[in-house]
Formats: sequence, structure tokens, C-alpha cells
Amino acid sequence: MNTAYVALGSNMGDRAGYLQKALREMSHEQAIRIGLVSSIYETEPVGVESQPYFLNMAIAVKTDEPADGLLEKLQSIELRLDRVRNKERNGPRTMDLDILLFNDENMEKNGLCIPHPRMHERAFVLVPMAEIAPREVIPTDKQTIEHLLYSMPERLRKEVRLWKRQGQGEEFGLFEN
Ligand SMILES: Nc1ncnc2c1ncn2[C@@H]1O[C@H](COP(=O)(O)OP(=O)(O)OP(=O)(O)O)[C@@H](O)[C@H]1O
Ligand SMILES: Nc1nc2c(c(=O)[nH]1)N=C(CO)CN2
Repeated sequence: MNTAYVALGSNMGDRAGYLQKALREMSHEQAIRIGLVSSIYETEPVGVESQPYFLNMAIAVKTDEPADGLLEKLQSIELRLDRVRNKERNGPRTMDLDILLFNDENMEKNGLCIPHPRMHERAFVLVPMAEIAPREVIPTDKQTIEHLLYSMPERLRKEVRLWKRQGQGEEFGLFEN
């Protein structure tokens, strides 16, 4: 069984609804078991700044799939959630599902890069990851998530604000009224 961490992001339409649907779709996949789930954060757009704020979160999953098989499943979920591909890089999207870490693998194969090459510089990834896996080591940096988070300028951490706090460890608890 493999352990992976997945980042979720949405900044178009019903953002929380898309996060909820993505979790539901993942939970319906036989090959994916959802573990720890972070709170939801509202985050200032990084890269292309003239776009709506994102909702971001991170989750741990267990899967029998190898990394490329997991990515395939995540991309098909993105498409089912109204994602239009081949649009502007870093631009607005209904749902973005990125593999952050996959076991302690360090690989680049067929365009898939693990760990996600930009995760260590993104507060919108490190803040939710620090909630569920602060001691996890990024194999490329050989640093823990919490070390990377607290080494980054405070200004960047402040662009990430708690939007909905995770409650009792049940992934859909986040979306109950
Ligand atoms: N670890 C990874 N997780 C998800 N996709 C990856 C990963 N490594 C490489 N990719 C590839 O990146 C491609 C571009 O993904 P996408 O369009 O979501 O980029 P982006 O979200 O705009 O930018 P970023 O990758 O910086 O978040 C995907 O088609 C996928 O094949
Ligand atoms: N705040 C925030 N900014 C982004 C995000 C994201 O998920 N959140 N995703 C991007 C492309 O993957 C580019 N910029």
C-alpha cells in the first residue's frame, strides 16, 4: 500500500462545492482510501495574480496504484468536475488535484514529477500540509514540512487564511452546516 499526499485547489464557481465533490469522487474510487484531511484555507492567487482567491486543502491517501495510476485517476476526477484542460498555466480552475508526495519517492517520469517541484515554496500547500503531516520530509529538500513553512517569509504565510476548520477527522464533516 502506498501513502500519498494530494493538494486540492479551486477558484472558479462553487469552490467549496467542488472540493466536496472531489473528495466524494475520490472516496468512490476503489483504489483510493482517504486518510487525514486538512482544514480549508482561502489563499491569494500565486503566479497569475489577477484571478479569484483559491480555496486550498491537503489530504493523505492510501492507494494500491503507482504514482502515474493515481495521477490518471485524479485527472479524470478533475475533468468530471468541469475542469477545462490546456488553458493558461497557473490560471483559474474549478479543480486542481496535484500529487505532492508519494511514499518517499523522488522521481521524474513521463512528465510526472514527485515530489511536486513547487510545493516547498507554496504557502497554500505547506500550511494545510503542516496541519496533517508536519514531520513529513520532502525527499528532495530533506526538510520537514514544518521547517519549510516556518523558514518562509511571514508575508507569504499571511496570504493563507483559515476558511473552514476541520473537525472530527471525517472528511465530509467540513461541509456540514
Ligand atoms: N506531482 C504532480 N501532480 C500533478 N500533476 C503533475 C505532477 N507532476 C507533473 N504533473 C503534470 O503537470 C501537468 C500540468 O498540470 P496543471 O495544468 O494542473 O498545472 P498547474 O496546476 O497550472 O501548475 P502547477 O503544476 O504549478 O500546480 C499535468 O498534466 C501533469 O501531467
Ligand atoms: N493560491 C493559489 N494559487 C495558485 C494555485 C492554488 O491552488 N492556490 N494553483 C496554481 C496552479 O496550480 C497557481 N496558483
